[in-house]
Amino acid sequence: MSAAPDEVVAQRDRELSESPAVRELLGEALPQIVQFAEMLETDGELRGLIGPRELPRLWERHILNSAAVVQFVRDAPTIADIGSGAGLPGIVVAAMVPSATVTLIEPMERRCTWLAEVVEALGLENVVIKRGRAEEFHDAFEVAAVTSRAVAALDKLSRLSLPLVEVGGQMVVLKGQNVQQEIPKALKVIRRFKASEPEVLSAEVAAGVESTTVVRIRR
Ligand SMILES: C[S@@+](CC[C@H](N)C(=O)[O-])C[C@H]1O[C@@H](n2cnc3c(N)ncnc32)[C@H](O)[C@@H]1O
Repeated sequence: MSAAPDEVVAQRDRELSESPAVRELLGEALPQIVQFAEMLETDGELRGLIGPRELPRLWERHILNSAAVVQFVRDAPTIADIGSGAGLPGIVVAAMVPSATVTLIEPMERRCTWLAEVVEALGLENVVIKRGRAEEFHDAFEVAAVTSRAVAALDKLSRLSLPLVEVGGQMVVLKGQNVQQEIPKALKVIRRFKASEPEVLSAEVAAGVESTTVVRIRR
């Protein structure tokens, strides 16, 4: 079966973004997240922060995929998103969890400049941007929850993330369905930190949106 043309996919994505279920999910963060999506579609694409082929699926594959992590970190007073890139999931998390201080850790200057512009445009008052690699901050601070998406395989990601997680906190990773294959190699690192066995969870986002695989490791 051939794939649906981009216009059909984009129309479906637009309808999804306007659906009552998604509006309810995003709640008061809706205007900020709509603005973020518009920035990604325009300036974000021009500046190479998101590929043009991703735009027809921006909501389902990126914005709502990012929103799937929120249910696990909603009560965390401090959150760090490592390898935020264009702001996924960090900006979505910051807009949806205004009670948390959200630290975005990103080594690339160009991406940090973009993140700062997004934070300013959306009026997000709970975001701190730190330029650098996650491992540079291992002795600098700890947070209740560390999030990430598309940064590294689970063994490396655990090495980068767990030192930033306070005892009693957790790391929550957005992953593909085949993450099970990454677990055996990651266990050695996870045990070194006396963290929990990884839980592979299917995170429901909203009606009509494909569920997302999330890996949670508690410290
Ligand atoms: C493939 S991008 C994913 C960006 C974003 N999380 C997303 O899902 O669209 C990976 C990002 O991780 C960043 N990165 C790579 N190594 C890192 C490290 N050691 N610590 C923090 N960020 C890192 C890169 O600069 C890049 O922005």
